[in-house]
Parts: sequence; structure tokens; C-alpha cells
Amino acid sequence: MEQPILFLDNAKIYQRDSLILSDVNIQINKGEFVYLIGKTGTGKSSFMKTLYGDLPLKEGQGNIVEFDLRKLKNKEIPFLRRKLGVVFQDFKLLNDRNVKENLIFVLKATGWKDKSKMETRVEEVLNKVGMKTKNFKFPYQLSGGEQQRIAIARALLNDPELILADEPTGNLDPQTSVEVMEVLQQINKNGNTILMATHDYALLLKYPSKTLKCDGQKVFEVVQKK
Ligand SMILES: Nc1ncnc2c1ncn2[C@@H]1O[C@H](COP(=O)(O)OP(=O)(O)OP(=O)(O)O)[C@@H](O)[C@H]1O
Repeated sequence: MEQPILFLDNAKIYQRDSLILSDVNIQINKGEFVYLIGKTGTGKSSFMKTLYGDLPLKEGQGNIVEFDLRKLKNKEIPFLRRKLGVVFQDFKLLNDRNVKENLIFVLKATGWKDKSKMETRVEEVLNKVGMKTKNFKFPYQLSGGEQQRIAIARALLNDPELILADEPTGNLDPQTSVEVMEVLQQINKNGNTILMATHDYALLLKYPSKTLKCDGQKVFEVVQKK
């Protein structure tokens, strides 16, 4: 059987000493697009943070892109993040440099050296999100939707095995949310696996897919009504 990209078995998710989620048993396989939904404060961000190594997994088993979350050491976190693409609600672009420099910065930080290879890669990822003409724009010259596309391009730079998107449309109006969602759908169709936390039910209805729900300190798969 194919090894899942992510699994958690009897995991407990904590914020310091407070238990946020218990009995977490989930699996995500290559190529899936999975939603993580739940009311505010139910633990979606805590769940995502545990997956990218921002919170330690203290109980249960967890494995993500071949990293054992129980054994994850601080010095391994950058290597884990290289195999993940993380997208946040607030884009987190560097405002003191243009789009191209934002992307080159990440490539250099993750070990790329060859200038022409870096330029080619930047062009490729900007193409994937429909932003190839925005190389020299500064983040503050772009709309929220455009900034989020650049953040998605940044997440794609190192060809991640899994993209974790935490409320990627949380700061966007409904029309722009749909545009960003189209980009994520396209990326998924091209083979990228995506886990997306959201409370945007309109998107769920428009783009139905496997859905995990946080509620009452548990995470479980829900079946969407057609
Ligand atoms: N740094 C922290 N220290 C302690 N408790 C925290 C911390 N951050 C969040 N919590 C608590 O953990 C619980 C889950 O919060 P979390 O942010 O994971 O929920 P969420 O579902 O992502 O909510 P939202 O949709 O508002 O982002 C909440 O009760 C919150 O108060």
C-alpha cells in the first residue's frame, strides 16, 4: 500500500499545557485536496502548526513527508519546511523587496546557488499562479489576491510534497477567494497534495472535496451533503 504523505494516530494536539485536540486519527495520501474546517478557536491553526513543526507533537504518532513528528528536532525543522509549502492568511511577503527578490530570497535560504536556475524557477512558479508579469512589483503594490498568489508561488519553489494552507482566503473578498481557490485547484490537478484550513463554506460548496472537521476537541472526516 502506498505510504501516506501525512498520518496522525491517536495524536493529541497541545498549546503549551492545554489540550486542544485529542484522538486525532487522520491520513492524507498523495494527490488529495483536503479541507480542515471548524469554528473559530476549535484548533485548526494549532493542528496546522503541529504539522509544520511550530508546536511539538507530545502524544500519539505522527508522520509527515517522512518526518516523524514525535522525534522532530529543532534543527530538522528547516528541512521539514523545505518539503512542505506553507501558505498563511496574511501572505507574509517581505515588503522591502520586490516579488522576484522575495522568491530568490527563499531559494537562496534553501540552498540554491546557480543564478540562472533560480531565475528559471522563479519564472516557472510565477507562471503557475498567473503572475509572471509581476516580477518587479513590491508587495504593497499588489492587491490581496495577487499577494496571496505570490505567496502560493513561494510555497511551490521547492516542489513541496504537501502544501499546508492556513485560511489562505481569510483576508480576501468572495470573488478574490474564488480566484485564489482556482489557483489552488489547478496546482492540485497538476499533482500537488493540499491541506487547506478554512471556514469559508461557500468555497467548500463550490469545490467539494474530502473534509476534516475540528469540533469538541476532535477531528473527524465529514461527508458533504450534495
Ligand atoms: N499561543 C497559545 N497559547 C495558548 N493557547 C492558545 C494559543 N494559541 C491558541 N490557543 C488556544 O487554542 C485553541 C485553538 O486555537 P486555534 O488558533 O488553533 O483555533 P482555530 O480553529 O485555528 O481558530 P481561528 O479560526 O480563529 O484561527 C483556542 O482555545 C485558543 O485560545
